[in-house]
Parts: sequence; C-alpha cells; structure tokens
Amino acid sequence: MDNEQNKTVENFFEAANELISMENVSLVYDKGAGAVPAIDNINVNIYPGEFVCVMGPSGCGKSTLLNILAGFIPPTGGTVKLNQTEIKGIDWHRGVVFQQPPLYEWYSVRKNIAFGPMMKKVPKSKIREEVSTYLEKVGLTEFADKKVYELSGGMKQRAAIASALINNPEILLMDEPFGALDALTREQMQGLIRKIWWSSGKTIFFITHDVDEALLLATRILVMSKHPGKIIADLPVHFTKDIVTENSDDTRYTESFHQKRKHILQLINEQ
Ligand SMILES: Nc1ncnc2c1ncn2[C@@H]1O[C@H](COP(=O)(O)OP(=O)(O)OP(=O)(O)O)[C@@H](O)[C@H]1O
Repeated sequence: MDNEQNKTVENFFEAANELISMENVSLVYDKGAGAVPAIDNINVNIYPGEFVCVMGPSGCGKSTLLNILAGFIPPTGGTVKLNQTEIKGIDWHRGVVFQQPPLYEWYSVRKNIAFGPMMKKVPKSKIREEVSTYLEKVGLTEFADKKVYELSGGMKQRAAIASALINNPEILLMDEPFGALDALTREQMQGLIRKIWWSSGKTIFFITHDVDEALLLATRILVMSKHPGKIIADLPVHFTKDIVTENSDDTRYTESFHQKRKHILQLINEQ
C-alpha cells in the first residue's frame, strides 16, 4: 500500500484512540452461485476529527464500505468497531448523508430537521432550540418554514446535513453528497461542510468521484482498487487545513496540490 501516513511527522489525529476500526473487512453479496465479492480485506482505523475522503473506480465498493460503517449491512468477513464496540445495525452514533436527501417533501424544513430528536423523545423546547441552531449552521434559517419540495438541490442537501448533525453523531458518513449539484452550488457546499467540520471537530467519512473535492476537503484520502475493493493508498492531505487557517484557497494553485492530484488520478486510472 502507498502509505504516506507513516511518513508524516505531524499526525496529531493518531495521538487519540481510534474512533472506527476496520479489521479484515470483506463483503460478498449473495453468497452462493451468484457471489459478488465487493470489498476485500479492508484494514483501516479512523481517528476523531479526521476528514477522510474515499475515492476509487466506479463499482469498487465505496458505498458498500459506507453501508457497513452505517450498520445497514453487516460485513461477511472481519469486524468493524466504533469506540471499541462492534457495529451491529443502525443507531444514532452514525449520521448518513446521501446524494439524494431522504427528506419528507411535504414537511417543512424545520419539521424534517426535528424528526430525529422527536423520535428520540427529546423535550419539545430543546428540539426547538436545537433546530434553530442547526438551521443557522447550514444557512437555512430564513427557509425554515418552506416545504422541502420548494427547495433547490443545494438547500435540500443543507437540510439533510442539519438532519444528520442534530442527532450529534460520532461520525458523519457522506456518500457523494454533492454529486448531483451544479458546480457553483457544489463549491458552496464544500465550503459549508469544511466550516462545519472545522468548527465542530466532527469526524467525516466522505465518498467522492471528484479528486479536487477530495483534495479540498480531506485530511486524509483513501484510494481503493477496482472491484473487489482494497485500500491501495492512504494519503495525508493538508489543503483543507490551509484553507481554513489562511482563510484563502490559494493552496489549490500550488505545485504540491497539482502533484497530489496527478498522483491520485494515476492511482485510479492506471488500474
Ligand atoms: N445489493 C447488491 N447486490 C449485489 N451486488 C451488489 C449490491 N450492491 C452493490 N453490488 C455490487 O458490489 C460492487 C460494489 O458496489 P458499490 O456500489 O459499493 O461500489 P461503488 O464504488 O460505490 O460504486 P460507484 O462509484 O459506481 O457508486 C459492484 O460490483 C456492485 O455491482
């Protein structure tokens, strides 16, 4: 594996205990005659506060890995743990954001965001307060009473992010969340999720096909091999931290950015 992670001096994330540990994780769909091995022997730890982007050729098993982390499907081999406890099914510890937000179109934005805490029977006054906080965080305060079907794609995705965050998950799992958005909205959403990540310290696991998006968001990029997916590279990335600390995206025009971009594209395209 191309593992630059070991070479970095400044890897402050690994000072903490791992939040997620994946040990020899494999998944074969439909065991038996029509067996499809989707991912094979994945060994990765994710540390608190990391922004991990996952890239790889189409069909290499990225969504399968995310679905296992979410608890939607169990692995057919190996173990996945969150805070040392094996993940068995879905729970509030992981928040998931998909490309198509699973919102209730005929409910208001406010009601959609309140849904999780309502299910958890959080007191109404507390829900009201938290919904306001998260509406503000995602920039939807003035659209709180609009019905979801009245929103643009970007606004729906903002509502989906707030709906996931309000449950205070330990990790946010995002499956190509900005893949269906136009270029300008996509850039705005990248800025939003970077800001949320930086200010909240949340751990994020984010699938994307867009190498620039990965480079501009991640603190670490995992590259997967073609089907069945294995991790073939685990690369530290500093551009997102440059952007927040320098309050400028000049870092994307540097030689180092171009080099990393070229390296990742080669890893994906030369398989
Ligand atoms: N429910 C399923 N039953 C059988 N095979 C499946 C199922 N879901 C996915 N697969 C297969 O498993 C492999 C991995 O699929 P997966 O969707 O995880 O890949 P991906 O990397 O997320 O793809 P993409 O980049 O195109 O979204 C593919 O060969 C896919 O056809």
